[in-house]
Amino acid sequence: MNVIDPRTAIVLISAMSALMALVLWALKRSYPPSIQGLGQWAQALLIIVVGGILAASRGQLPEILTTAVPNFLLCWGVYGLYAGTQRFYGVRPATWRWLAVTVAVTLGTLWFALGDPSYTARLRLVTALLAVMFAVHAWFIVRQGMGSFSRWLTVGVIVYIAVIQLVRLATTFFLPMGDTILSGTPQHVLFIASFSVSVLLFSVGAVLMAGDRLRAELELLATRDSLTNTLTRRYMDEACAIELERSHRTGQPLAMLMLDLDHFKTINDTHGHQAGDRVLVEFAAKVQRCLRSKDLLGRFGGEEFALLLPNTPLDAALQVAERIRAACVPQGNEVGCTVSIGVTLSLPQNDSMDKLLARADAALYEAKNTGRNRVVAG
Ligand SMILES: Nc1nc2c(ncn2[C@@H]2O[C@H](COP(=O)(O)OP(=O)(O)OP(=O)(O)O)[C@@H](O)[C@H]2O)c(=O)[nH]1
Repeated sequence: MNVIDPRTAIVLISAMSALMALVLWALKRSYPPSIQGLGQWAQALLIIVVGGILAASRGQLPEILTTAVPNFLLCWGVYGLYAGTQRFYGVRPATWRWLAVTVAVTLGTLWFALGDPSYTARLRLVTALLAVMFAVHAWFIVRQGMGSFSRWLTVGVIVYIAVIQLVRLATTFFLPMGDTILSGTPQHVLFIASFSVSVLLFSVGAVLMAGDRLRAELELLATRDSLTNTLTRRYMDEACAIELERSHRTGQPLAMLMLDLDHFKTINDTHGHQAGDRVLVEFAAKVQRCLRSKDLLGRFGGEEFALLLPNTPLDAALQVAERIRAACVPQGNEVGCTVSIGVTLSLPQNDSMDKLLARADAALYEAKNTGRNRVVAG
């Protein structure tokens, strides 16, 4: 007895895929354009939907529309899911190569539909291609790096459906296949059920992956200055509070440096705002090259930066400041400006971020007033 009528099951999967396509499409419209792939995933699901509906219409439409065409659409839709994932990771899909393979397999199914009719041969061709596509897709995501639940879920689902294809392919050699997917044999029912669960879980995985990406982008926006890629003032405030607390607890010194480019306004006035931006980017890169990985560089205003050096005594902080100052002196015809730096150290007790900043600012003010391009401790 069949517990699932295959035709009904295919219509149900199609309806579910269409709904998931709608969800992905809605996300595409509401998420920033930097999150790619959502539109391709939605399109791919819709292609699978059309293929499913045509396959379920066997007997009511011309033979070719219910065999070769749905086979093509199913394979092309499954490829589209992979292309969407590639776009999501910023990789350009090799569409023409896969189109050629899919067309070749479709022509094969056409031959085994009209020339030398064999449902088993058609099934072998399509399942082999689908298994390869799913395997390549899963391997592609693994290569991008795992590390989040959404990726594990997505890869798990794709591997599962790839294995189902292989099982289905293997069964063609020792189980009766019937003469159509609608024949209701157990392996067809298993395939239809597995495919429907996989479409649902893949879509959930894709939605979660896009959500993870959005969260990462928002986090980056909140913590990184978009021009110089240094930390934001807000992040530095929080980091400074944590480092001060650690310094008071462990007794290890915390150094704070305030850095301000000298006569930066003249760069803008002489060479234009874009040249000024490039100077800021280059300055941040030069400073980063003088730092350890645990040091924190943040942009506090236009051409004013703050630097936190955990576990650093005054003489070492002055050496770092001097190294930065020397690295920033423009060479030859280089468009750039020197930097003035105020350095201060956390006090063993009762220090606060405001007091630390005030001392570093006062030292910077002195550096500016005594001729610029210098380091002053305060
Ligand atoms: N290109 C560029 N300019 C900026 C940016 N943010 C602020 N500025 C400019 O930086 C300049 C800062 O000028 P001032 O505060 O007079 O400082 P300065 O010319 O460096 O002079 P001193 O600090 O006294 O040596 C202003 O002209 C701002 O418009 C930015 O993101 N890009």
